[in-house]
Amino acid sequence: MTVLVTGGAGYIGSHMVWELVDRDEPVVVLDRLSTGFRWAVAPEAAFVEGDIGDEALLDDVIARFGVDAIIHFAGSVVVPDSVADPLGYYLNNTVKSRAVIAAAVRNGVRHFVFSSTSAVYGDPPTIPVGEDAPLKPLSPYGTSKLMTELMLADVAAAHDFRYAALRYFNVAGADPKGRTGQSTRGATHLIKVAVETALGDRPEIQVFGTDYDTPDGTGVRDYIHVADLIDAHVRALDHLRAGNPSLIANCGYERGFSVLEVLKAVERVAGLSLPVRIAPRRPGDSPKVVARSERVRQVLGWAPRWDDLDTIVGHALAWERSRRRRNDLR
Ligand SMILES: NC(=O)c1ccc[n+]([C@@H]2O[C@H](COP(=O)([O-])OP(=O)(O)OC[C@H]3O[C@@H](n4cnc5c(N)ncnc54)[C@H](O)[C@@H]3O)[C@@H](O)[C@H]2O)c1
Ligand SMILES: O=c1ccn([C@@H]2O[C@H](COP(=O)(O)OP(=O)(O)O[C@H]3O[C@H](CO)[C@H](O)[C@H](O)[C@H]3O)[C@@H](O)[C@H]2O)c(=O)[nH]1
Repeated sequence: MTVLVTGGAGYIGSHMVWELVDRDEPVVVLDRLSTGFRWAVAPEAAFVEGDIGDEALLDDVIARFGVDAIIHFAGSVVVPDSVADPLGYYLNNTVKSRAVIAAAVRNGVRHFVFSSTSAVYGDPPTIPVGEDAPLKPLSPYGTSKLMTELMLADVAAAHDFRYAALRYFNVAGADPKGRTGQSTRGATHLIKVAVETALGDRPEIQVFGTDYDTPDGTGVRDYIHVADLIDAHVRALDHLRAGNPSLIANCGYERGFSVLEVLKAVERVAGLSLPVRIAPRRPGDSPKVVARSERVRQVLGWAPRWDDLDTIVGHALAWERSRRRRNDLR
C-alpha cells in the first residue's frame, strides 16, 4: 500500500509527501527535478529521479514499491509559458499524463488523484464557478489539463479504475510547520513574487492589467492555502480507497482577492511598502476566477482551516525567510 507521488519534489507535491509521512503511509516520489528539489522531499519518503513519460520506469517503480494509489502532480505550471510553448505543455501535461494513467491501468493501480486547475473554466460566466460550468480554457495550460481530465473519465468508464480530479484555484502559503514551501526558481505566482520583492530579491512587482472588469481593475483569484489543499487530497485518497465513485471537485474558498488586495496584504504582513509597476495584461489570464466549493465540502467533508489571506501570506513569507536563514537557495 504505497502511494506514488509524481512531482513530489515540487511545491505542492512536497507538502503532500510530508502529509503522507505524517500519516505513516509508505511513499515513493518520482520526479525529474526540472522545477523541484531533491532536498524538498521528506527524508522518510523513497525517491526516484526520472521522467513520468518513461513507461518502463513507471512499471518498475509501481512493482518495486507495491504502489496502490498515484497522486499525480508532475507537470508544467506556468500559464503564459504555455501560450508561448503549447506543444511543450501538451507533451508534459497531456501526453505524459497518459503514460502515468496507462501505467496505472497496466499494473492494476486503481486509485488516482490528479492535479487539475481552475484554468479549465477560462473566463467563467458565473462566479463563483461550479464544476458543471462550461469548460473553455483560455490557455494551452488549461486545455492540457482538461484533456487529461477527459482521458481519466474515459479510462474510468472502461477499466477498474477510479480517480479524483481536483481543480485547484490559486495555491499559496507554505507548510504551517515550516518544513517546506514554494522554492521554485524564477517563480511567476503572485504571492511568491510579492514576498520575494518584499525581501529585496526583486527590484519591483508588476501588476498585469488594471483595466479588467473587476472592482479595482486588477485580476481576481481565489487563493487557497496549500495545507487546506493537501487536506482535500488526503480525503480524496481515502474516498477512493473506500470504494467511492470518481470525483471532480473544485478546491477553493469561494472568495476572491484582487492583485492590489494581495499586494496590500503582503505590505501589511511584511510591514513595508512594495515597489509596484503597472504593466499590460498578461496573455492567457482570466479576469476573475472564484471557486464554488460545495462539492468538496459535501462529498469529502472538507472544511478550510487556513482561510485567511494574511495567514497565507505570513506562511509564504516565513518560508522565504527560513530558506534564507538556512542558506537553502541551492
Ligand atoms: N500552483 C498552483 O497554483 C496550481 C494551481 C492549479 C494546479 N496546479 C497543478 O499542481 C501541480 C503541482 O504544481 P506546483 O505548483 O507544485 O509546481 P512545481 O513546478 O513546483 O512542481 C512540479 C513538479 O513536477 C516535476 N516534473 C515536471 N515535469 C516532470 C516530468 N515530466 N517527469 C517527472 N517530474 C516532472 C518538477 O520537477 C516539479 O518537482 C501541477 O500539475 C500544476 O499544474 C498548481
Ligand atoms: O507578478 C505578477 C504575477 C501575477 N499577477 C497577477 O496575479 C494573478 C494571479 O496570477 P498567478 O500567476 O499567481 O496565477 P494564475 O492565476 O495565472 O495561475 C495559477 O493558477 C491557475 C489556476 O487558476 C493555474 O493552475 C496555474 O498553475 C497557476 O499558475 C493574475 O491576475 C496575474 O495577472 C501580477 O499582476 N503580477
